[in-house]
Amino acid sequence: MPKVLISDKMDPLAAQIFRNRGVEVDEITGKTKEELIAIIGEYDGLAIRSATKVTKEVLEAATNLKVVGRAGIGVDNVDIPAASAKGVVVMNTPFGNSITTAEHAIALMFALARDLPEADRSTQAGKWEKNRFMGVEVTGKTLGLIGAGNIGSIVADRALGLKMKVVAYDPFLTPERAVDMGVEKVTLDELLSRADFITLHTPLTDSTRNILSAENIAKTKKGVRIINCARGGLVDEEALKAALDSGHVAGAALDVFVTEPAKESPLFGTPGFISTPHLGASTNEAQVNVAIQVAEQMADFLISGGVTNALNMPSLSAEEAPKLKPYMALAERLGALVGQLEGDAIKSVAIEVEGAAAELNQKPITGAVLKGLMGVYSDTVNMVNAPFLARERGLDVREVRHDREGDYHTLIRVSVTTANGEKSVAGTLFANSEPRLVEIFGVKVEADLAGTMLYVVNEDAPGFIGRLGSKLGEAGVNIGTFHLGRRSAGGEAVLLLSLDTPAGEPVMWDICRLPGVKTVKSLRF
Ligand SMILES: NC(=O)c1ccc[n+]([C@@H]2O[C@H](COP(=O)([O-])OP(=O)(O)OC[C@H]3O[C@@H](n4cnc5c(N)ncnc54)[C@H](O)[C@@H]3O)[C@@H](O)[C@H]2O)c1
Ligand SMILES: O=C(O)[C@H](O)COP(=O)(O)O
Repeated sequence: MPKVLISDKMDPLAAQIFRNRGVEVDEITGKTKEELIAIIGEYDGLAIRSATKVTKEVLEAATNLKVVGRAGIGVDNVDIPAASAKGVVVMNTPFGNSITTAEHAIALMFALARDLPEADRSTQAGKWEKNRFMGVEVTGKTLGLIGAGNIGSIVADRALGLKMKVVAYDPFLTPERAVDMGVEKVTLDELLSRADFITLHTPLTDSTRNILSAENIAKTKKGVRIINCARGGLVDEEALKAALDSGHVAGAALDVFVTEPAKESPLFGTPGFISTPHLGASTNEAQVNVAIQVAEQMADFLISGGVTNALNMPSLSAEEAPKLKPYMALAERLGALVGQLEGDAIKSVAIEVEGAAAELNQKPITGAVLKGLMGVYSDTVNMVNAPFLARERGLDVREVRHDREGDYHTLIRVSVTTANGEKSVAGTLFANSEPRLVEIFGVKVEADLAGTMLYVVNEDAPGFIGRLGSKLGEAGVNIGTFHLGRRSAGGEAVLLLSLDTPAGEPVMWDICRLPGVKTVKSLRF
């Protein structure tokens, strides 16, 4: 039974779903890094929010870990490259808390417009300072949206409902989508100069870090109000403090900070500054949504191999998984075949699908080819780390989907380029389920790729097969199946033999020395 650790506070529904799905679950929150490292080896899955830091060190200790599930959106607390290298799937729940977070941004916008926290403090202190608090209306004002993805677009929708004008800066926002959203797509500079309120909704990346830097804050309209419910680090906190102190920025509301928990900050106590402790996703509704989603996704993966919302692996629905299974077996064997035959010489790989295979989700097929190919170098390769390892090796990977119908009802072709040119192998499924090699380096054969095999290329000549059989027989190696293909009578022939036991070094050398032999290679599937 797979075992999952829930290491951050999560709605109890998550644990209940895991148990109902046959997954053992422990809920242990508030552990230090060292404490987590001490126990993580026991678990197949780790369910987290933003508090648990899934670092390289934690992953190194996670000897059984297969999946990290983030009940929420941001995964900046997970070292994804390290997880990918270890073959651990990282998934999140990209939509479960978007409405809640958008509502928090709107709530903070109103709080800024009317200085609500300060008015509340003053009133409860018995001051009744009616003349001190003069707010601004949001109606007719311009909201500048930095990042127009899931949350940004909900914020835009709500702001339009409040009769605001919305301008958006997002390099990935298409003009058509901007029209659908009812926003005006602008450059960052234009947004900075026009917005009365600016709200940030991007991930923290190299291109967004300090997107509101001192220089960019200086380009904003005097009296602008800034809201950040996305990630700490998007706004330069010191520059913001200076701009609030000078009065250039009239107000700023941060839900997220560079360092969290933010127990102290130069911004604390600054007039016009409002803060919440990373509460963007904290509503009952959002927490129920993300808890249910993360537990269902992780249970699907651990139980049936279904992949949803993974950040380092292509999606594979529970319905697709059984259909793709024989194709992935075929793809992996073709990858393993070219990997074993061409190895380090491979510079690029193309994966082509045609017939019934072209109707399927191609990403898992590509992943399986790479798993087979990269598995030649390491025993720990899986679908998650294979593409990562291939990239690390500088392998160029190309996917091609053909509409044409070929000789087979379904076909996967794997072509590799080496310094000697391009070579390819191809396979099909017999009875829609049994993987068969049908072509190897231009020669037609029909072979099952399984167990221990011997690959021999020789000049086609009478008596060769007998001599080869004798050599193996003399060494006590039994032949299970025998497959022959040749370019032309008397031309180059390819033999693929399945062996009951591997042929040892001495017999391999004997075979190499047989007249007409060009290549001999032992293969393992
Ligand atoms: N405060 C919270 O509790 C809370 C809750 C949920 C999400 N978040 C955070 O909110 C952020 C947005 O979440 P989302 O679900 O909308 O993500 P999303 O991926 O749907 O949208 C992000 C948008 O940012 C855009 N973007 C990327 N680089 C950009 C750049 N350089 N300039 C401008 N735009 C850029 C992308 O094109 C995308 O449209 C994430 O960082 C997430 O972690 C915070
Ligand atoms: O990215 C997210 O989903 C938010 O930052 C929420 O984080 P939390 O689950 O720790 O509240």
